[in-house]
Amino acid sequence: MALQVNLADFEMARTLGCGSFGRVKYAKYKQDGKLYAVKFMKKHEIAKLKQVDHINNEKRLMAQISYSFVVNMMGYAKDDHFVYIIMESINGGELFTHLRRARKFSDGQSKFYGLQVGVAFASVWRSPTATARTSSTAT
Ligand SMILES: Nc1ncnc2c1ncn2[C@@H]1O[C@H](COP(=O)(O)OP(=O)(O)OP(=O)(O)O)[C@@H](O)[C@H]1O
Repeated sequence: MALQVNLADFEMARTLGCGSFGRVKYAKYKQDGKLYAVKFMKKHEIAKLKQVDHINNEKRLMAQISYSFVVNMMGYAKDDHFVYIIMESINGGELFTHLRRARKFSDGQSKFYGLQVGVAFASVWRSPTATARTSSTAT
């Protein structure tokens, strides 16, 4: 289960990418020297776009899931301006970027990625708390 962490325990490094509410940075956890990805999400942008429930659900779901084909969350934090999600750093890039580059996946690639996505969803649905939350928000 992911825990509330102290952001001062992380040494922020380069930006890995940008999302809808802010950026994702590479960061070193000072206690064990491991590298993580820290997602910064601006609270005022979340509120402006009426995504408060969505972000709370993202955080709760990530905190409950621990599985090989899912980006695992290590912890979270918040301050007056941002909500932070600290997760394992995955360096392969987004699936959509690979698809756009390839234009079309081969049958083998489609099966490979499709199976991973299917198995990841199955792991979420096996988690009783995660299922209750996704069911109640899937309207
Ligand atoms: N765990 C990670 N490891 C490495 N890079 C990541 C990780 N998470 C995100 N990134 C990088 O940061 C970029 C933005 O990610 P983010 O999840 O914020 O984007 P998003 O899909 O717009 O999500 P949202 O709409 O929830 O903000 C990604 O495209 C990727 O390049």
